[in-house]
Amino acid sequence: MSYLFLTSGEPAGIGPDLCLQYSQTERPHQVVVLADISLLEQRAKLLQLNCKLLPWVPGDKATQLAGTLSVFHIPLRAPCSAGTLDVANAEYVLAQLEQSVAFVNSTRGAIVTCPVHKGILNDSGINFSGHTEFFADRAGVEKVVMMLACEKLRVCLATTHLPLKDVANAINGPELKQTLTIIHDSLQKQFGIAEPRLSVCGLNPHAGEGGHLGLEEQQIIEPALDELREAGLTLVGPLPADTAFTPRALANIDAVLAMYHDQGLPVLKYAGFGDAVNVTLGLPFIRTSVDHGTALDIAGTGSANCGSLRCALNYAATMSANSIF
Ligand SMILES: NC(=O)c1ccc[n+]([C@@H]2O[C@H](COP(=O)([O-])OP(=O)(O)OC[C@H]3O[C@@H](n4cnc5c(N)ncnc54)[C@H](O)[C@@H]3O)[C@@H](O)[C@H]2O)c1
Ligand SMILES: N[C@H](C(=O)O)[C@H](O)COP(=O)(O)O
Repeated sequence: MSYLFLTSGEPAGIGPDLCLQYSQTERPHQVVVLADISLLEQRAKLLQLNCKLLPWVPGDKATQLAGTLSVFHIPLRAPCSAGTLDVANAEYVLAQLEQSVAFVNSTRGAIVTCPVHKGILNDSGINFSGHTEFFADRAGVEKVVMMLACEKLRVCLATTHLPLKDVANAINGPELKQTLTIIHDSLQKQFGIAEPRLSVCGLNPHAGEGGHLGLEEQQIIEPALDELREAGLTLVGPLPADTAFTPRALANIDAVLAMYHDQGLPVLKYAGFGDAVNVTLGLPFIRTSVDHGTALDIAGTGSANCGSLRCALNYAATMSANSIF
């Protein structure tokens, strides 16, 4: 069995709470949490959770017993209180991510991430747009795709963490073709879908209304889809995004490609927040994550819902077992 390396993320957020909540039940996976052990001890006290924290070193079996957690200790850079960000701990957050990559490169395993706070990382001087971009960079992969999935729906993004004003300029034929090819290949190799059917949203209202509301559909998206259709991919679109997520439009569709973050993710989070998973497609290793952020407003209160973390861990384990790289 391989390991699931679980980064605990922003120490002031709900990541540490979720790791501790997860520790309360027996689990089918060998999970190793990357975190500061004393931070977890303090948070466990705050949450009134009993958890035996077991220092883990490479080669050890990770505990699967309720009330215990295997932890690879990474020291905090400054004391942390739940809900209060501190730039001094940005390096601590980054160290978890770097270490998780080192572990998946040296052992069999997958990475599962708890949320980080992009703002505080950037405030500290670290240029960080998201885990997706970070892992692509560390893996030396030019292109990856962010996919969020819940029971009803899979949504992929053509652009990820970009200001809205920059989105139109970032949509181009070569990258759209790469993105759709990655989605198609990943659904085949990692999700066992023999002939994936993908739908693609337009960028503009009404998919450009025949060119009267924008030309990106006619000039960029349609030609890219036509080329890929000739290569054998099954693609529907470009569809007006406002009706691309209706039950009828989604019938027989395996994944929807949205052109930008807030075109696709609000729909997915409406359909499945709390039980959805964020998967990075196109990496040479498996990486999944929760569907939510650091939730500083509820860190340390005990009200964080651990459902998405459970789904992310289960997804990573299933993908590890089934993937053909
Ligand atoms: N995977 C990630 O690393 C990730 C994902 C999304 C957002 N973020 C980051 O998180 C930070 C905060 O983002 P935000 O405020 O937009 O979104 P958020 O998801 O942190 O919070 C939105 C709302 O949902 C609630 N919420 C979130 N997760 C919850 C859970 N597990 N249980 C119960 N309630 C929950 C919060 O309390 C809040 O009211 C930002 O810096 C953002 O970049 C990180
Ligand atoms: N776009 C994601 C979301 O809204 O859930 C989130 O920011 C996390 O992205 P990364 O996995 O790239 O950090």
